[in-house]
Amino acid sequence: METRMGKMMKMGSIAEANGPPASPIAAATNPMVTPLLTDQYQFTMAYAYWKAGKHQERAVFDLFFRKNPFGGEYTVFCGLEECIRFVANFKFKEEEISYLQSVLPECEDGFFEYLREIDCSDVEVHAVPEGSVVFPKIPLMRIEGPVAVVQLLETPFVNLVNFASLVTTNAARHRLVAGKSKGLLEFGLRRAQGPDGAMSASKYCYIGGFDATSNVAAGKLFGIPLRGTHSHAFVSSFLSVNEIVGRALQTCDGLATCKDFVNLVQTWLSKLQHAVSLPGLFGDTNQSELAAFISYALAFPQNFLALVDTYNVMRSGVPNFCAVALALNDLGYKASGIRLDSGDLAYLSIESRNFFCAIEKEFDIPGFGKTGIAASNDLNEETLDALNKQGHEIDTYGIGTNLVTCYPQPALGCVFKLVEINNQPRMKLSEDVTKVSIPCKKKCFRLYGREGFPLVDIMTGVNEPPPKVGERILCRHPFIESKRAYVVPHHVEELLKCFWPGKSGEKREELPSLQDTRSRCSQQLQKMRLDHMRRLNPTPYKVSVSGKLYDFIHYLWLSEAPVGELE
Ligand SMILES: Nc1ncnc2c1ncn2[C@@H]1O[C@H](COP(=O)(O)OP(=O)(O)OP(=O)(O)O)[C@@H](O)[C@H]1O
Ligand SMILES: O=P(O)(O)OC[C@H]1O[C@H](OP(=O)(O)OP(=O)(O)O)[C@H](O)[C@@H]1O
Ligand SMILES: O=C(O)c1cccnc1
Ligand SMILES: [Mg+2]
Repeated sequence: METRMGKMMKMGSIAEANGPPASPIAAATNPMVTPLLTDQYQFTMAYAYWKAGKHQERAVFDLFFRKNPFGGEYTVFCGLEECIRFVANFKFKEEEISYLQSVLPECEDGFFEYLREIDCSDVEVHAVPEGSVVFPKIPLMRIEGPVAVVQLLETPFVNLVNFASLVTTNAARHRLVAGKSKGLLEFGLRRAQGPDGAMSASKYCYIGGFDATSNVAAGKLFGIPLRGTHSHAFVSSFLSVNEIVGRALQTCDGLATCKDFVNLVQTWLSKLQHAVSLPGLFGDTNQSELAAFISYALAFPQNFLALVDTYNVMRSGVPNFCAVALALNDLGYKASGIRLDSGDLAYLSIESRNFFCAIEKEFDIPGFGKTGIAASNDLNEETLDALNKQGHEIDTYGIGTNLVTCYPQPALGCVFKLVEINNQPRMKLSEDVTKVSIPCKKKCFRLYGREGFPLVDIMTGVNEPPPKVGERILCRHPFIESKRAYVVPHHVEELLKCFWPGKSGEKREELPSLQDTRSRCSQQLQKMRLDHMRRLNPTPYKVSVSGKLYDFIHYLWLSEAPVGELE
């Protein structure tokens, strides 16, 4: 008979055996995320720990990054849920053990027996909640447990956090420059780094502030809204309106039927050609394009949109779109809008808007001037910024390649460093001071100022008294002696929360829904002082350590660094 404990272990909630039940944790989204998805050296080290009888020693590792991406001064942390799903379900399958035996023939059988037994029931994971704004050097995750087990988690954890945080940050930066009122659609599936790159990008761009994706699989798996237009192939596949067989269209209220919608469109096109407010702007438009637009409208009368740049935007695409949109309007439908995918997007959007407004006025069609204008084609932060500076009439951006590949910076550079073993603080020294790790099992706090903005993040030893509201605390740069400041916080937020308690008995934080993580991200970004967020020369956010931790870092540094000998 299956025991209660057995059942709980299957649900990945071993840690709740003693505490209140928390909801079960699903398997990793990508089935390729298994205990073998790690670097070989994690296994060779695990074996050497085991051989030395050290494998059960209690180790604390920090996961952090050293520099914000994209030349900015902030990062959005993501990937936590996938890490927790991974630890909750961490167990070797027999076939995985067999494979390891085949590639590590020098390892004794006892080691594989040990691997068969392990799970993450004795591992503790504390982390900053997913979707939070974070800064260099601060541990995003603190992982504690038997050294051999935690070592095996290094590579998958870094992998799961790296791209997730990078692409969320990229999306957040695009949202910031586009502005709150613009629609942002993620179109990256075809250009992303493989299927996982694409699925992850769709999920994390949504968290970072995009409104929707074109990726249908991501829509289904994550519940992200789907959006899309049509392609040039659809437009160029039509030759003439004579191809259209079913020409009838019901009115929007369903009470009547227009028998020849094609004819209605052609009547409107001719009216537009003679409109006084559009003098000489266009002559004969491309009839194959018109056929494509009419066909799309017949298929989607409630949601008609058109890609208008296949032949000529202002002489064909926009007039053809307007003729179809006006015919739809006669039947009670409202067209969604156009997509521009080449040329000068600022200029073409303004010209298109002028065209729509002229029609609104001349034909007295309220709201026609506000018809949607979407733009795409190799957009990135810079082009959005340039468009803003020039002035434009774009309502929605479709962004693919540069967004999902994180073109300006392809990796975040997260690391996973040992900070304590058997209660002994450890640090990694480096000639390069930016690479020196901060030792000790630490707590981290965000201190807020009088105006409600975060002022500084501070790391302390776990046993130090936490910073208190209204109490002055010395915040020191971890390595540069002269950089320090007293802070009297108006609000103190502890950053690391318990997401996997192991055997500690601590309460486990629930994993939030995608929507909640997305809201958290937006709220966190809004809380930041604008000078940290600007694109050009942003102000670095201060990351500090307590006076006590500072002294300890420098004591340990001196005691670990060999004294040079000069001859
Ligand atoms: N007003 C603008 N200001 C700055 N950049 C723009 C503006 N309009 C378009 N762009 C960008 O300029 C680039 C134009 O690229 P490119 O010349 O390859 O495209 P195109 O010739 O317009 O179209 P196609 O993709 O059909 O070749 C794109 O990256 C686009 O996002
Ligand atoms: O440019 P991105 O930011 O990646 O956005 C997605 C692009 O994908 C589509 O066309 P595709 O690039 O396949 O063909 P095109 O170059 O002819 O537009 C679409 O028309 C966009 O241009
Ligand atoms: O729906 C679209 O317009 C779309 C989708 C993917 C790539 N480019 C455009
Ligand atoms: Mg393209």
